[in-house]
Amino acid sequence: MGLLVDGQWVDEWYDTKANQGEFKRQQSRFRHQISKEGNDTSSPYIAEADRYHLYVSLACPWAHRTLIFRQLKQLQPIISVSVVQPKMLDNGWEFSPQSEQSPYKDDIYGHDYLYQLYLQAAPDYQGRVTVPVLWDKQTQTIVNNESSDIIRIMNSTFNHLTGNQNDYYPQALRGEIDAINQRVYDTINNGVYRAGFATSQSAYEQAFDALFASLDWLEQRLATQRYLIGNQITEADWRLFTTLVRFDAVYFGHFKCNRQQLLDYHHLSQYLRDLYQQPGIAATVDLDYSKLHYYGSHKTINPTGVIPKGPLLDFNAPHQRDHWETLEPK
Ligand SMILES: N[C@@H](CCC(=O)N[C@@H](CS)C(=O)NCC(=O)O)C(=O)O
Repeated sequence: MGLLVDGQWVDEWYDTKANQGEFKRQQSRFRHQISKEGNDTSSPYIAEADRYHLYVSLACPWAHRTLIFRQLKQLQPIISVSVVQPKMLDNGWEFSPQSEQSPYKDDIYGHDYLYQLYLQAAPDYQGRVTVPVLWDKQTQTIVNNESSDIIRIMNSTFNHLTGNQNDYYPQALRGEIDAINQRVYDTINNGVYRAGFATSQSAYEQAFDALFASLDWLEQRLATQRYLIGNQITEADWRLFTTLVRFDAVYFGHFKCNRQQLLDYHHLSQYLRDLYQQPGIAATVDLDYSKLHYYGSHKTINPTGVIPKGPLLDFNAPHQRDHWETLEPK
């Protein structure tokens, strides 16, 4: 695990000393938009088939969002994908290009490490080398490495090419979605990392308390409606989903988020299964790969690298939340 400093890879764990043991996530640097052709010329990146490529890890909840939107918006034939190998060790995210059959190859350049792609895009790049990356094969650079932007791009920009008009960020619900996203990001999506990467007791406990206060709040909310915003699935649900689906297998043990399992929340666990069972979603979830990544990469947290076998989870069990469909929206 490391970062780029002056064009060189430096092997270094997160620096939490400057923040009283608290983990601070760095800002994403590449934040370009993609525009529909002839529609908006403010961006040099135009929505075209076979032009963009996604680099992801199947363990990463942020990258997972982009895989979900690629699926939901039927972008598989339009945006290609490369997956890094599960463990992130001294050289950061790596590919294993050794064999033709390797599922973890950089299909565009055959790089060994993801940091080589960042250097290709910006030789002066400083900082951590993260997934997801949305890459432009035409201008050979990074369009965007911020998952919250990438899913919005996917939500609307390619509709004329796919014919898929599903909108997970509808105009009328944006205020509510943004408000939920903010709390879910701070205390749940990033909250599990703030608990797991904390290097002081107080930073850990603060993150832990805020995390479970938010899960309790969502449990109540989901007692009276099927999804976070009424009866319609929105971006807010998918952003929450990628943390919930890893909770019992990874965050409960590895990140010490162990007041209770997600399974112990009646509504939240059914809601999780409801989302998991939406068409195409199960294929985006790989918990074995995720466990291998977290338990196998973070040597400061799990020095032996031993991967736990459990828990046994069945996201295909009935969720009993369809009945909301017959009720009036709130
Ligand atoms: N803001 C970014 C965060 C992405 C991120 O932090 N990804 C993690 C994996 S879950 C990563 O690549 N970490 C590498 C590192 O920190 O060195 C986004 O949402 O796209």
